[in-house]
Amino acid sequence: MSVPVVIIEDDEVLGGALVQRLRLEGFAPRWARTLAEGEALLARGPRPLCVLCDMRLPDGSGEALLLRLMPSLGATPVIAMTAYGGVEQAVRLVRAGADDYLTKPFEIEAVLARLSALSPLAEPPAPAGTVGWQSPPMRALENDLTRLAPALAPVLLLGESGAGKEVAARRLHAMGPRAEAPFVALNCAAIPRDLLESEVFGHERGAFTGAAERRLGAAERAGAGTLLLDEVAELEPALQAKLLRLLEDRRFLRVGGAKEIPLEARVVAATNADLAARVAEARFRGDLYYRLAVVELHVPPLRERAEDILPLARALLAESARQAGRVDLSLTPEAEAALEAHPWPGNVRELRNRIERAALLAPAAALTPADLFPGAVAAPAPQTLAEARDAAERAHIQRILARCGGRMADAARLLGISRTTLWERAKRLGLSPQED
Ligand SMILES: Nc1ncnc2c1ncn2[C@@H]1O[C@H](COP(=O)(O)OP(=O)(O)OP(=O)(O)O)[C@@H](O)[C@H]1O
Repeated sequence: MSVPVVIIEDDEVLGGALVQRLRLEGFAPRWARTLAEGEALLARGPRPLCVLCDMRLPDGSGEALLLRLMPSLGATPVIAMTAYGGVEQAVRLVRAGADDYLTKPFEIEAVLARLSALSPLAEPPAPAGTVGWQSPPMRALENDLTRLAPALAPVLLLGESGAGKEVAARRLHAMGPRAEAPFVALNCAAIPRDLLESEVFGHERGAFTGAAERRLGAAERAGAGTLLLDEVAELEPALQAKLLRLLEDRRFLRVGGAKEIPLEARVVAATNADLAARVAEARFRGDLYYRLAVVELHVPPLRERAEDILPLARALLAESARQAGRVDLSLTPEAEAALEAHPWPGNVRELRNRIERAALLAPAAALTPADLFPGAVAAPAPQTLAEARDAAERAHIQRILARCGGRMADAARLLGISRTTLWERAKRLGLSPQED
């Protein structure tokens, strides 16, 4: 399956070369030449594996775009492409939330190395526990899920992006009789249209060009478990019709197949769109909506569940601290107040993102508001170029080490240096590298 990557770059030569090469490597590059185009691409979805963003574009600065989009980009990594000598800008960008940067001119191999380093970083599966579900609306949701867990009826989960719809679906799964069976989540917006049918239903060998082997789809892989159809509002009409048939008959055919296969899984759908309004506008089939929405549950946005913010923040910090190898991290009272005051447009995903970044980049163990909301405070005290370069290097090495679970040999390979050089560099920068 091709993974989408968004490129925001006005240079025709570099943009064209990136598109060509990424396509060859099996990605699905989507190219915007201006900030406005980039913003529109990202708003339309599907959510990309990564955003590659030039910093100087005809209609403004990529840095401003990143700062604006970061909350809604959630865990989607961003790689900034900066002009030669832009180290200070790179430091600012990493502080502001970019995951990495490339200084032009760079080799396309460097992009590919970054992409392969980023892939395992894809958002971890949502937990099925209920940390941060103490607020009244979340306790009500937990009650509803408990009552519904034994049933087979579809459930439609509504709520803003990042609010925890997948977490709720996993909770429903974990509490019911199908807990031991698979939980399979399919993001309907992230899969290219022409592949979606085979992703859901599977395909037989030779069903279409490229179908070299039989492949089971999500409906079959879910077995007697749960099939979560995320971002279900994005399904195109033809697939809406097929999904309706699946729910009505509880049987399906693999693409190119002749044998009917029974659907054993429970179907749960999730969307951040107003599905009823889409039905009214004739953009979503009414009959499918009523099938999916036998039970409709709302996952409230984080700003409506203020009691949950700190318990979530502490749990996410403990997890990020472990991953970053900085187990002494804590939140200052000012940081806690800032977390409680923030409106959280990107919901729990934004919280996770801010905490993960702070855990990697914060200079001291007690996190301050500036560590969590770098864009919101005055620019950091001026640094010399050498200090700026060291800070960027330190942050980058920490990130890569965290990604590699602290394994020096793997990190050195991704960084393109020898293990010894990495060891020495990490020591010089005040990190405490562990022997593999
Ligand atoms: N209670 C929680 N405890 C820990 N992490 C959580 C919790 N709720 C949400 N998250 C994290 O927040 C992120 C977003 O959650 P989730 O994917 O469930 O949201 P969503 O509403 O399905 O988002 P989208 O509509 O964008 O798919 C995930 O990284 C998830 O792990």
